[in-house]
Amino acid sequence: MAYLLKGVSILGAAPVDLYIEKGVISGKPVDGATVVDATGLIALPGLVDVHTHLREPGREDAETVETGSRAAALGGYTAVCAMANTSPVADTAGVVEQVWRLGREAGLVDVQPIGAVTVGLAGKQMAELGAMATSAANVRIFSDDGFCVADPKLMRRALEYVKAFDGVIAQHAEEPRLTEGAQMHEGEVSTRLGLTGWPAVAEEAIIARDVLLAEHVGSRLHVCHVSTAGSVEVLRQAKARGVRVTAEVTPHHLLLTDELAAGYDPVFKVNPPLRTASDVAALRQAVLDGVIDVVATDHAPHAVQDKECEWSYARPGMLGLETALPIVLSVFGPQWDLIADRMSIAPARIAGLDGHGGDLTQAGTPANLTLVDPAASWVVDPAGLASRSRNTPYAGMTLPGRIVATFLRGEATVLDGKVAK
Ligand SMILES: NC(=O)N[C@@H](CC(=O)O)C(=O)O
Ligand SMILES: [Zn+2]
Ligand SMILES: [Zn+2]
Repeated sequence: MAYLLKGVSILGAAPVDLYIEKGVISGKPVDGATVVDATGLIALPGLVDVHTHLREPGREDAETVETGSRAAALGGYTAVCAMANTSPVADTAGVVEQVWRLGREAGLVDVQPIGAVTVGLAGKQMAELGAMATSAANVRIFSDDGFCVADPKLMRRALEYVKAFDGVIAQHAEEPRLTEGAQMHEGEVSTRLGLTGWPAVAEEAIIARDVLLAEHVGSRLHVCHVSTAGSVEVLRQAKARGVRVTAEVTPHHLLLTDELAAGYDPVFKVNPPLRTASDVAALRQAVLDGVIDVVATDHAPHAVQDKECEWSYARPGMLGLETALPIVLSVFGPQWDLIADRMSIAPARIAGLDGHGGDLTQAGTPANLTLVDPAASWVVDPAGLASRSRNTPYAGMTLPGRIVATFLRGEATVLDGKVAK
């Protein structure tokens, strides 16, 4: 199907008529194109999430590739990288190909599987990284996310191994010996609440070690969900030295603080934990500076019984796909070039997803894009989300920015704010 996005503003520029045909941006008008009134709408390259938990296989009660894909498309995403902490773990060619195939069948976003670094995420033995890389899933990012690759020798070997095919190790930076029993950020609030703390240094120590390892080996390191001001400083120095390191921050770490734990509502329990207001300020500045390359959701759906229980028993993690862009918009305002870079262009580059994060002003660019109404606001209703889970920390909040439409290779996956297929 051909489309005419009438009066659309590409990244905030003057309105134009944008034609889409045969999966790409057309350089000229197309007869018979379906007209989408895009007056007042901003076109962004389709968002790319380098950190999504889709829970399939194994926890289809919390999310499936299909429901997660719907949430992603509604959030403006055209590609998501699916984390490996499924059950069974995505540590073989068979499992990553299964996830990849389920993504193709759902057909709403490109689902790019991430492979585990170690067998069963156990941190003992390297998984078959090569077999996953050469599989149909074409895995380039490897991560034990949920767990840290804590053994420095194993981390070194993994970094060396992926160098051959320009892969990247995405590290969940958490020194496990420093976070035993941890429930929230270690600081004033944890002391007041009597909850065991997760100190900032548990993250910073691993990032410092890993940038040195990546430098030594000359490989690519990606740091997941950076959450502290100290981590930003370690990354800033490493980047200044030319270390091949990239980093992500989540929308929730850009907005929320550890004070929210005071109500003991486990919807605010997450790894790494919500930190302090000064950490939030440093993370925002790092996104502006480019020390942090991308905003990634760490979309972590959890079933009701795993979240609506006592704080200490609740699983960590929160939903992100359907609220990421509105949160980023509320934090940074309409800085569309910044938003496009941190949420589409840079993540597509890190994940090696050609065809995503393209230049919408160029004829021939694959038509992976999303249309946002920056003037519309909406109230987050957990029951109204497409995710199978309900654990959003933004329930009841009024957020700016509505995703009106999303296109994947020229086909509408979302129209009028609803899934189009
Ligand atoms: N972020 C979380 O708190 N939880 C994630 C795992 C992770 O990202 O470490 C999950 O899989 O639920
Ligand atoms: Zn993690
Ligand atoms: Zn995660």
